[in-house]
Amino acid sequence: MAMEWWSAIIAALALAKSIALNLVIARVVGFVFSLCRLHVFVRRRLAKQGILGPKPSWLAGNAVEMKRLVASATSADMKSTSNDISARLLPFHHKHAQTYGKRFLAWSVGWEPFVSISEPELIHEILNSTDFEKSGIQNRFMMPLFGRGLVMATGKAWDHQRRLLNPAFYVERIKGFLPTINFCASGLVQEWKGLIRSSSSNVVEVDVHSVLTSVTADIIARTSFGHEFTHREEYVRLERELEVCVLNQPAFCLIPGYRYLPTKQNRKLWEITRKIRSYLYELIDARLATGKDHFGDDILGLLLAATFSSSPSSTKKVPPMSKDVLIDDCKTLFFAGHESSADLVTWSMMLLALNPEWQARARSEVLQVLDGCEVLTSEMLPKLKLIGNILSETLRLYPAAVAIRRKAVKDVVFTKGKLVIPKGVCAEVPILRVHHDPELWGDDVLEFNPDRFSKSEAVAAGSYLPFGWGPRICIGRNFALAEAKVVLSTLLDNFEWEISPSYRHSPRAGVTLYPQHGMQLLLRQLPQN
Ligand code: HEM
Repeated sequence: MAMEWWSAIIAALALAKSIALNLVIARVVGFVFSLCRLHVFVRRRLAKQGILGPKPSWLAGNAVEMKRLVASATSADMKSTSNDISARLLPFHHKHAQTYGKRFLAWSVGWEPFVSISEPELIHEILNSTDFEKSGIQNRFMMPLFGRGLVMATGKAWDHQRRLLNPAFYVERIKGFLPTINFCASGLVQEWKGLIRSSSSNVVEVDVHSVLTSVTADIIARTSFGHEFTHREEYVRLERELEVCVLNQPAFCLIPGYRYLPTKQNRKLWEITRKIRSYLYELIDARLATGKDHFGDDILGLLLAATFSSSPSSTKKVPPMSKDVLIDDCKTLFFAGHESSADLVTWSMMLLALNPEWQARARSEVLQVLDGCEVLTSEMLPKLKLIGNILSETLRLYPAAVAIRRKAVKDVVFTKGKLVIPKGVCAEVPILRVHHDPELWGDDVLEFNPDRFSKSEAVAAGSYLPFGWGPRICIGRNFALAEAKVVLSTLLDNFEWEISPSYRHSPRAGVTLYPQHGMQLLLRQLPQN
């Protein structure tokens, strides 16, 4: 009897094994088949419209070539401090645009085709269209940084979060953040003056990128979570650690389910994420425990009021968001809100160091606007026109996002240019190439010339996109520009600077465009200070 049971169990196991094996084989065959169909279908449909591109491999697409070209282009520093960085940072585009023109087809991986488009009119349409959504492997890669926060959200979830977050970035709100920005900028000035005092000469070398990244992290942490956030320094440290972890993820983290495996790196990622979330939960619970309708004047306070307040307000018309999404949005704002701002001030300091006549002009505007006052007020900011143009020109030459992508949720027919992007294909906007295109900006495209922004007609729609465009334009752009104006002007008011001989010009595109080996400048305190 027992023998019969055993043979029945063994037979059942053998059957289960063969079913499982057949299922796996069927899945693999199905995947290969749909991959082949996708390649043939997409390539044929786009070729009919004159859109061609380099030959992809079925599984890896053009990923191997992209990786190889970037590795080779960035393997050494640039020979001079030139602004000609497009071929270095987007070498794949540089190479293939020469053969295939301003629209070409390529594949991030075998199942993700994208059409790279550098024509302003089409870009304008893509970024304004609701038929394209954020998605794709880049997003999946960045997931641990942003969770389901605004940067990653799509469809109704995005619309809901955007409406709740928008009021935190109204101009009136940003004015309220100025004292915090001034406080952090003054702290930086004191720190650098201290360094100069303790040096034997009146000059010190500082890696301004690393310091500015800490300062902008401090500003966003204070404006988002308030001055009383006792874990601020630890929080900033953890977020930076999380970024390093995410950037070092292996390519196979994109395989569904990989993130749940207890690998060494995944466990580290889980641990950091758990700590970050616990700090935010603690902060939120402490605010909620006050039991009031007013939860503070910082960004978190506003979001809590919109979510939990019992008093009627305009944002009450928007349904509240869950605590988990709220936490993801806090993480998102912190992360999106400091790296690119630090890069902006860093690159503008470099450009002013390389162009001392512009530095002198900028300083003279700051002194004139300050007119003896110690700090900038909200009324002074619009008067800093040249500083505004310097920041715009910096963002043109060194945009934080070198390229952005959207995926077509259905076949998208363009009114201009007679183009149809098939459903599931991404449209990619190589912002850096558009910003460096002489056909759009003239022969002096690579020169630092802030005056090009003094004429209002200088910028044609779709040719200047440092903050993206359309409904998903950067929510923090006014905040970032106010912050950069204050920090840069405060530094101009106190120091003059030049490039240090130890600086190595090596721009690199990670999550943002940053100087790979830091930005070493020689700082000198101005005589009147
Ligand atoms: C110089 C500074 C900044 C630059 C150059 C910049 C650039 C950008 C760009 C290009 C996008 C669009 C991405 C896309 O379309 O795929 C974006 C989106 C976003 N940015 Fe910024 N950003 C800056 C500062 C900030 C700040 C200070 C914050 C917050 C405090 C912020 C929060 C966001 C968020 C939440 C989004 C997603 C918006 C959405 O999808 O609705 N950014 N940013």
